[in-house]
Amino acid sequence: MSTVFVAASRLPTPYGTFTMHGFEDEATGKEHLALTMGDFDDGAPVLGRIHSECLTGDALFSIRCDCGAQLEAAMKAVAEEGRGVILYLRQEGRGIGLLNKVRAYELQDEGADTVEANEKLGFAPDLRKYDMCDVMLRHLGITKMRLMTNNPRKVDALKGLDIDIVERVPLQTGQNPHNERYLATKVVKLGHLYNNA
Ligand SMILES: Nc1nc2c(ncn2[C@@H]2O[C@H](COP(=O)(O)OP(=O)(O)OP(=O)(O)O)[C@@H](O)[C@H]2O)c(=O)[nH]1
Ligand SMILES: [Zn+2]
Repeated sequence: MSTVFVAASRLPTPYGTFTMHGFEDEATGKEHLALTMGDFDDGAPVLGRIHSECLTGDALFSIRCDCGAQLEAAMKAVAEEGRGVILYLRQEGRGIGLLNKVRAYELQDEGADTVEANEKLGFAPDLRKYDMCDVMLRHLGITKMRLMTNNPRKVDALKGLDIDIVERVPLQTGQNPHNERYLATKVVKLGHLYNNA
């Protein structure tokens, strides 16, 4: 496994103070983060989110997707429990990278949906990997999670890594007219569970 722990620090946020753990994937050069609150010594399932980078949604307040709202809701949920983890994985644009996501958005402005846009650019609809989570969660002492996600393929990918997902916690937030088609495409083409669909 090529992901290694590098350093940890405090990270005060409007929702509370997390500990930020930095990891490096030596094979890809990607720098991933884990934010934690509380301790995990008792082995009880940990409320958590595995969030893929979305610079536009997470940092630029874009409401073209639901990522920023999901990240904020997950951080608040962890802070409310006083215990939990957010893995922030640097796989922008479902793994195609930031500028390819801008290309995909351009195609979507011309009528394609998110999956068609990826395909027109020569990419599979979702190129993300979750194997780095194994090292990151193990380093943090987490083996059981209550995972905040609407994506059953994410749950399956983690189960394949020997992480016990004891519960899927829906994370439905941030709907607006600009992301209506995006959310509908996730349900119809990518198998996301939304409004019990
Ligand atoms: N290629 C591509 N990536 C996108 C697009 N919109 C958002 N993303 C990326 O999609 C990733 C988030 O994936 P989603 O499919 O929204 O959600 P998920 O992580 O699979 O599932 P949840 O846990 O329910 O949020 C982030 O990396 C975003 O940058 C798009 O139109 N095209
Ligand atoms: Zn997004």
